[in-house]
Amino acid sequence: MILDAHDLACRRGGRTVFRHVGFRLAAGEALVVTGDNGAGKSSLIAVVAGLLAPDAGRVSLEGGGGRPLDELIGLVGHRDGLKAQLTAAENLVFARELLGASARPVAEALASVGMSHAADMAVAILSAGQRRRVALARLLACDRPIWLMDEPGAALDAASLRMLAAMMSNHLAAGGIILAATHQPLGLEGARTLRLERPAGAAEPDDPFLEEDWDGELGWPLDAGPAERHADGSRPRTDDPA
Ligand SMILES: Nc1ncnc2c1ncn2[C@@H]1O[C@H](COP(=O)(O)OP(=O)(O)OP(=O)(O)O)[C@@H](O)[C@H]1O
Repeated sequence: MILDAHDLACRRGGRTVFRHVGFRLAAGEALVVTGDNGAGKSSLIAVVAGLLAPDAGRVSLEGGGGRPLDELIGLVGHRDGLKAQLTAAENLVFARELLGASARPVAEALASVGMSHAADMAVAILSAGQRRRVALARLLACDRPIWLMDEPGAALDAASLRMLAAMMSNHLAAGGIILAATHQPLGLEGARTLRLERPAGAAEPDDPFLEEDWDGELGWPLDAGPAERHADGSRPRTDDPA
């Protein structure tokens, strides 16, 4: 199994975030992606996950035992993607039904991240770090050999970071593939690194989320798009007269 990303480019809000990004990861290999805020780490994860179309290039899979790439990917994004009203165990059961179950039972996956005690607790009442650990347990409980991890160490304490490093190493030793974006060292020995730099001449956008279709999750006004500008190019303030 080889995950091949070839000459990828990504544009968001009309601006180039990165271009000419490529890598090949074979079974047992990891790539750690670093870069400043806004360099495009999450965007690269989203492109490889198939959640964001690249502006150029392609992501493909060689091997994979007849399963398509999207059925091999397990994703831990910025947000945990857990269902708050379900318990930790129920979240893992749900994910296994949706994504395919690994050989590791739910209880064992939760135990691996030190969350056995929370198996029957609603995720809504867990702390940020505890939720992160449940999201990591979900990777263990599902049969997804390619792990895409966006800031996997976010909100984790020192002991949990060591647990994360061991979990990732074990996954690689078992023939998995990892693409991880991070600001903090992950303690992953032998992993390759890729540092994303903003392309020369590409300025940091001012308020980019107004430039793309916004899903309204934060309640941002959907009609505050690029068309809404004064003649001098400035944006209307919310207290401007209509
Ligand atoms: N929905 C969006 N619409 C327009 N531009 C976006 C959108 N999401 C991200 N961007 C822009 O894409 C660029 C890359 O963002 P991305 O989140 O990939 O960076 P990052 O390297 O993960 O940053 P961080 O380290 O802060 O998490 C940024 O300039 C950002 O403003």
